[in-house]
Order: sequence, then structure tokens, then C-alpha cells
Amino acid sequence: MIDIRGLSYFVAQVGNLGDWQCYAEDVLGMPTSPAPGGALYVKMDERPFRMLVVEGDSPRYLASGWELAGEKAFRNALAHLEAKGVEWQAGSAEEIEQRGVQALAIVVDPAGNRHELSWGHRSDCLPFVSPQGVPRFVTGDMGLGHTVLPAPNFDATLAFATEVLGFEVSDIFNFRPDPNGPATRIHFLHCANARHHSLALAEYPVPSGCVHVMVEVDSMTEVGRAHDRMQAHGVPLSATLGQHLNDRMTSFYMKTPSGFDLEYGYGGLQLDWAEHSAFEFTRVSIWGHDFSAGRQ
Ligand SMILES: Cc1ccc(O)c(O)c1CC[C@@H]1C(=O)CC[C@]2(C)C(=O)CC[C@@H]12
Ligand SMILES: [Fe+2]
Repeated sequence: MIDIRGLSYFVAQVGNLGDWQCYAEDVLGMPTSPAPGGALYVKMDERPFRMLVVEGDSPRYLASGWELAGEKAFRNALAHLEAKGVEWQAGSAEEIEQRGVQALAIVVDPAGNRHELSWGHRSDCLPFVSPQGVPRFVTGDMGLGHTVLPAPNFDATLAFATEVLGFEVSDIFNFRPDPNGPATRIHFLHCANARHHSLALAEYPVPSGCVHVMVEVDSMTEVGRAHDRMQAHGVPLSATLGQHLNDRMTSFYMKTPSGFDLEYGYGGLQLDWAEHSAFEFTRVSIWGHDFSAGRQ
């Protein structure tokens, strides 16, 4: 089984890197720096980057970077892919250099989502200094946050996430936009860390390649301050402030320059998986989270 430690980074594409630079620095409160290959690094902690933004025609999400503990875990992962008959591609020298990892293997799931497995991130361990005075993002052992990916062919993609990548189901939501209509499944999945979910799969197609990425701050004040910056910069809101039922995260959602959403939250549950039982929850939120805000 592949032993994923957490969401190490993600890769996004945009027409103009300047858009992401302003968004990261002015709205998210994250410093940026030039990355190899003319790309952009967005920093969230002591690592050089947690978001990698590359220039390209269409705004979209390109890949999720999953962290393995070390070389042995990486070798075991490759053996597991071979055993499962899953095709994988070695990252190019340029990709390895740009991501700053020791080794990189790329797999594409049945929904077409690109997953990058790596070990040994390179770091100068320079302190995180936010251009907006955000004290810190909750990362470390728990990865940068969570990513929610499209999975229209749900069963095959879920099987890939659990049986190939080794994620386990935290809980399940059967979303009914029309209460009498069919359910759209969303499964929340964890890996080897305490974060409630590092990956979720949603049973519908998403042109940008991602439903949303979640980043977490360590106080409600910082969620409110980010909300102010979103408004000040005219960034479109996708869902109003609210608190999720399953992971108790208090958050709001807004657009990124790459066309997918970003959830900015505080207070997500940290779980001991030995004590947890997976369950099905029937309400998106305990309060708030009006997603009709994004459809206006
Ligand atoms: C339900 C839920 C629990 C925890 C989360 O971190 C989380 O993002 C969600 C919301 C999932 C989902 C979404 O992201 C896209 C828009 C969706 C489908 C809705 O309109 C309701 C649930 C939403
Ligand atoms: Fe989320």
C-alpha cells in the first residue's frame, strides 16, 4: 500500500503569473518568489513553496503533489503501482528540479486527475513571513490542506484513491441539489496524518480540474481578515462563511485566478484514526456556507 503523508503541494496554471502573485500576496497573505522554469512559488510555511503556479493558455489545476516519507516508501509505492498494473511516469529532470524533490512519479486516475508522488522535499527552512501579517498557516505534518477533485466516474476513481493511492474514507456526503433528484456523491478521504481529509472526490466534472483547495489558519480573526482582503480586491465569493458538519471547519470560499475555488478556514478537526468510525452526514454545514453566492 502507498503510505501518503499529506498534500505536499499543488500545481496550478494561469495565463498571467502576475494575477496569482497579487492574489497570493494581497488576498491569501502568502509571499511568492520566482521558481525554476519561469514559474511562481507561493510560500505557506518554512518550505520554499506549497503552491506551484505555471504559465499556460487555460486557467486550471494541473496536479496534486503527495508526500511520501522517504526513499523506501517511494520504492514501495512504485512496487505497489507495478503490482496493481497502474501505469506511472517518472518526472522529468526539469519537473524534479522545479518541485525540489529527490524523486517524482506521476500517475493519472480514472477521472484524469494527475497525482505526483515524491519524497525528500528540498528546503532552506526560511521562516514564513506574510506580506499581510498572517501569523501562520496550519501545515506541517498535516500537509498544506485539502484538495477536492472531480470524479464523474466515481466508483473507478474512488477505487483508485483507496486501493492504489491508499487513502481511507473519513466520511460520506450524498449531495442532493434537488431534494427529490439523484444524489451526487462526495467522499472525504484521509491519509497518514490527523487532518480530517486531505482529498475529497466529487461525482461531477469540473472544467478547471479542481473543485477547491482548502488552506487553514490558526485563528478566526485571520479568516475574517482574509475575508476583508477578498472584498477589498474584488475577488468573487463562492460560498459565504459557515461551519462544516463533518470536519467542523469554519470557512468561506472564493475564486482563484486558475478558475477553481479556495476555501480559507479555521478550526478543522484533527482525528485519531484508531478511534474514528466513518459515517454519512446529511447536511453540508452546521450553519452558513451559502454556495448560491458563487452562482450569482
Ligand atoms: C460538505 C463539505 C465538508 C467539508 C469540506 O471541507 C467541504 O469543502 C465541503 C463542501 C463540499 C462541496 C464543494 O466543495 C462544492 C460545492 C458543494 C457540492 C455544494 O454545493 C455543497 C457541498 C459542496
Ligand atoms: Fe473543503
